[in-house]
Amino acid sequence: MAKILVLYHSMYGHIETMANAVAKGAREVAGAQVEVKRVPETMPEEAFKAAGGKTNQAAPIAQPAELADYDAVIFGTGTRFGNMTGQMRNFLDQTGGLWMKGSLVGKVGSVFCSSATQHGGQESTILTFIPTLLHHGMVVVGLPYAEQRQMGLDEIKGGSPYGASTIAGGQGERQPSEQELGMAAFQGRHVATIATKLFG
Ligand SMILES: Cc1cc2nc3c(=O)[nH]c(=O)nc-3n(C[C@H](O)[C@H](O)[C@H](O)COP(=O)(O)O)c2cc1C
Repeated sequence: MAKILVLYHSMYGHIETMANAVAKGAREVAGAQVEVKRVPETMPEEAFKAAGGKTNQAAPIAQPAELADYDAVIFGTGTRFGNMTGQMRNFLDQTGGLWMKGSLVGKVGSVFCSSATQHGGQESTILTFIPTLLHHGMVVVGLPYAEQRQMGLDEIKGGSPYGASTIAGGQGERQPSEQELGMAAFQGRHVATIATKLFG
């Protein structure tokens, strides 16, 4: 039984929706045990609410030490100036103890993301996330072109070989499209397939 964690930070709910799609895909793989959790919000509550942050997110809050309990972790984050969110960074910066013990060495890591604009840094967010996974000794898995929806020019959409992504719009007005959710599910399935091969 491969244990898989979908761990996300979402301010306005786009990544929350993507995380559930990733988990749905992962659950399709026999032998995969999948949980969805989120990292703690670090913004002061009032500022979060004033900025329109989504307070009703069902996923439980994860603690950094928990990562050691999983065989694969699929991380989801919004883009902040072309990088992961501070909330996700803050969580990862508390994994030094795990790094010291090599607790994540050989586990599978993968990343999906969201940005407001089409070219606002989806690829840079995932690519700048990956060094943290490599420092931990994780085996990085992306979104192969076997998921052919990333090739199509039929709609403006996220998705790259680095990972699934969605375009939220300048005011967060766009929700993940069917194709983006399909790519997210593919990534979940892909990671779960590899994790079950590695960890049974
Ligand atoms: C401080 C800040 C910086 C941001 N930087 C970017 C950016 O560099 N590029 C971009 O396209 N969107 C940027 N955004 C928009 C977020 O990426 C977007 O709100 C998020 O992906 C939506 O996902 P969520 O609903 O899961 O929070 C930024 C948002 C904030 C609050």
